Amino acid sequence: MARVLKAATVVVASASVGALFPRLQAPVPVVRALSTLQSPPQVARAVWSLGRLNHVAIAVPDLDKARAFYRDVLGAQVSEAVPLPDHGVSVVFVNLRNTKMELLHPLGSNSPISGFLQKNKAGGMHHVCIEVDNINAAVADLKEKKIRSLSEGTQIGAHGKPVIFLHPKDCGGVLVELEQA
Ligand SMILES: C[C@@H](C(=O)O)C(=O)SCCNC(=O)CCNC(=O)[C@H](O)C(C)(C)COP(=O)(O)OP(=O)(O)OC[C@H]1O[C@@H](n2cnc3c(N)ncnc32)[C@H](O)[C@@H]1OP(=O)(O)O
Repeated sequence: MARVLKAATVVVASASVGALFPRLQAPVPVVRALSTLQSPPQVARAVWSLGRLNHVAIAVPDLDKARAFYRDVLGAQVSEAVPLPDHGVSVVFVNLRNTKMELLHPLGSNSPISGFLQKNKAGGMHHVCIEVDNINAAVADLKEKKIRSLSEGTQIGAHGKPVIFLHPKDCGGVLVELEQA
């Protein structure tokens, strides 16, 4: 009888410990899974990473008309048109709460967006610009991954910071601009 009581006490005691410290009851595979999650990553750490969406750019056939649409119809805050001869475009910035839009129109005879507007006469989404924390590391890394850049190195973009464009054929059909945050 004394032996039966002692065994019952051990069972009750271990059940209470389990209730107080449920992790002590975790089966071995779960403990192993947790320790795997906590171990250091096996792949090399990236030396750069994507940040926020900086802007979405729209190529437009008529800059004044597009500016008036965003300002007067949609009620957005818009800039004056800014000529950027180094990029072959004139730009109107449309400020949104969480990002910007850029309305692009060709400037000069050799604009990089002329071909796009010839194919898309009504205009359309031209590129997305995503910030990166280390653009030089991004350029080197993407070159190694065989993603084509559209210039030898970075250029100074519309916001006075280094930028680089990646070929749309290597980015799922979307022209991607990376900008140093
Ligand atoms: C101020 C600055 C800033 O924000 O900081 C800016 O925005 S400057 C914004 C303007 N600057 C840039 O865009 C610089 C980078 N862009 C470029 O170098 C050029 O625009 C290219 C992307 C290479 C396209 O040049 P272009 O149209 O003359 O060449 P292409 O007709 O041979 O085009 C090659 C293929 O890419 C496609 N393609 C052309 N432009 C595209 C676009 N924006 N989005 C997606 N696909 C595009 C064409 O349809 C074609 O496909 P198929 O072969 O299937 O027909």
